[in-house]
Amino acid sequence: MLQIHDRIFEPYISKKEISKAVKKLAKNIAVDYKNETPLFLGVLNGSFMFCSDLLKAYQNPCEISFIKLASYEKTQSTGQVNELIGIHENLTNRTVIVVEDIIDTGNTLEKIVALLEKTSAKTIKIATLFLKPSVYNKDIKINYIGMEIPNKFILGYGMDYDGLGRNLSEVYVLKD
Ligand SMILES: O=P(O)(O)OC[C@H]1O[C@H](OP(=O)(O)OP(=O)(O)O)[C@H](O)[C@@H]1O
Ligand SMILES: Nc1nc2[nH]cnc2c(=O)[nH]1
Repeated sequence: MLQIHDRIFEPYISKKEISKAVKKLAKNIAVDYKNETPLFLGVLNGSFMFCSDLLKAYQNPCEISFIKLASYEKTQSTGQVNELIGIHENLTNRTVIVVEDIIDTGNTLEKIVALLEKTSAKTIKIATLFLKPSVYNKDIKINYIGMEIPNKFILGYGMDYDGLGRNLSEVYVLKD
């Protein structure tokens, strides 16, 4: 059990399970892009730990950059997504792989894809470590999924509850 602010969380996904999912994703992406140098675009803050492990497991040439949006306050989506750090790379003819720690409603993803569609990127692909399929309600195809999870609030491995918990190397779930 773990108390973060006013809430109790319990262990949910172990380091071992996370590592297995991350390595599998890296391998699958590497097979698909063995003849090019994709640009991984990490979505801050949540994806920093996943990006780091994904890129360490990715054995082929690649580049990395980050974008920062914000939509969550405490455990509820505010429904609004604000751009804090935009895209500054020249994406002309590049394959861009958006790297998310979690896709929930898809509001963040929708905003990022809309930004990328305004560039001259050749291909836009989406990789996420976690997906909540029962909540995700957008038409954007998610190309690489580490794990599907139920509609529960999780934290750790980059994900926070009101600023805390990102440094945990395992994933915890909010206790009912
Ligand atoms: O699919 P959605 O409902 O949009 O939720 C997913 C987003 O929520 C989290 O980010 P958050 O906005 O909390 O910012 P953070 O990465 O800085 O924690 C997460 O990292 C995703 O980017
Ligand atoms: N920490 C955290 N952030 C999220 N953003 C969207 N869903 C979640 C979640 O389950 N946990």
